[in-house]
Amino acid sequence: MTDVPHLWMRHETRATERRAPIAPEDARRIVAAGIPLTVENSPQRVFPLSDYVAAGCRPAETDAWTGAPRDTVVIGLKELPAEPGELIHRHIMFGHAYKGQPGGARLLDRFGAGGGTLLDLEELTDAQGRRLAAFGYWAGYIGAALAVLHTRGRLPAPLTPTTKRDLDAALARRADDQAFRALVIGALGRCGRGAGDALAAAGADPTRWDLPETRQLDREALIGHDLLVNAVLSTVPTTPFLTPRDLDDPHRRLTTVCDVTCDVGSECNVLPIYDTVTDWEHPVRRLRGAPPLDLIAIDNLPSLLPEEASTDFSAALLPQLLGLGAGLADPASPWSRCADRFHAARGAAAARSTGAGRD
Ligand SMILES: NC(=O)c1ccc[n+]([C@@H]2O[C@H](COP(=O)([O-])OP(=O)(O)OC[C@H]3O[C@@H](n4cnc5c(N)ncnc54)[C@H](O)[C@@H]3O)[C@@H](O)[C@H]2O)c1
Repeated sequence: MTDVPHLWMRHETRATERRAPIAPEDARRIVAAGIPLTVENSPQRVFPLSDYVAAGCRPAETDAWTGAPRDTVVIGLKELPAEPGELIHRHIMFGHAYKGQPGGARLLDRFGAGGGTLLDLEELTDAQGRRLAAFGYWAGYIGAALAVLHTRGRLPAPLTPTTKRDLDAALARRADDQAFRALVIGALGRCGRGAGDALAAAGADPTRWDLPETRQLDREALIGHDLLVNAVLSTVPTTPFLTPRDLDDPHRRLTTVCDVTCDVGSECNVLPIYDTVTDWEHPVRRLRGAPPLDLIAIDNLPSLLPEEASTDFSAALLPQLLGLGAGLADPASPWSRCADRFHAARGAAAARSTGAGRD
């Protein structure tokens, strides 16, 4: 018989983060399976604490996880607060700590100092390496929707979280809306499918490209569209889809680019036409004047549809959470792969700092 861990869903530190990794209905299933689940009070979370309490969860104060028993598994989505410096628990979250991201080394050091473990949700994969829970579909949906609304001259700024119902109402084609040609690249992926569905909701029938269509890239065809949604997952350096020179091509029809991928600064970036992402406050940046070329590159898109994004993510994560106790004890499970990845990253970081001390 394996130990049943005590799960603890924490408040999200970032004030605009309204998503939750566990939705109330799934919390109910977790509790019914005999897994104790504590849920912190969190003023901005899209689901009220009372829904979790009604589902049988134990309520706790905001950030009380820091005082939880050492064997508690703390679950959240994004960054932890800066304190405590020593992390003693197992944390399920997106750590963004393994690819040299800013703050990544510090986070690993905090785990090293406290003896805790990062179980990174990005590393929670099946045996083929496919992510088991991801937010991609809704990222693509809202990204494409923003691009359409911008093209139609009715994108509000600053952006605020919304619901699919309200978004679809805004997307519905009006009598005076011009037709436009849209292209989704990475169309077969999670983000790409979401983008395709949003474009369909807007009354467009997008061109859909995935790996076969970009092998011999037809840039003329690409810039012959009015609107581009880039939704590829690129893990190796690839020939860019667009360069600054393409933006100056006199045949360019393209006026709106939504880069859902947001690989800015990475050597895998397929859209090296800009150097900083945009945000909710200023969602659009003009890259060229005549004809205009406007960029939307927001790296926290799913937070704009917090309820839909959380509900889908939670449903995908639920089976893994129900199997957490057994998974942590099974060296071949997704959870053990997450732990192995963490220990490898910690080992490499420790070796680097020892090496740095010697030089
Ligand atoms: N901006 C945001 O808020 C946000 C949110 C979630 C995900 N993302 C990012 O979006 C990207 C896509 O995520 P996903 O979950 O949809 O991935 P995914 O693996 O589900 O899909 C990626 C798709 O891209 C295709 N692809 C890869 N290289 C390509 C190429 N050179 N040409 C054409 N197609 C190519 C793949 O075949 C696949 O169909 C990732 O980089 C992810 O980090 C961004």
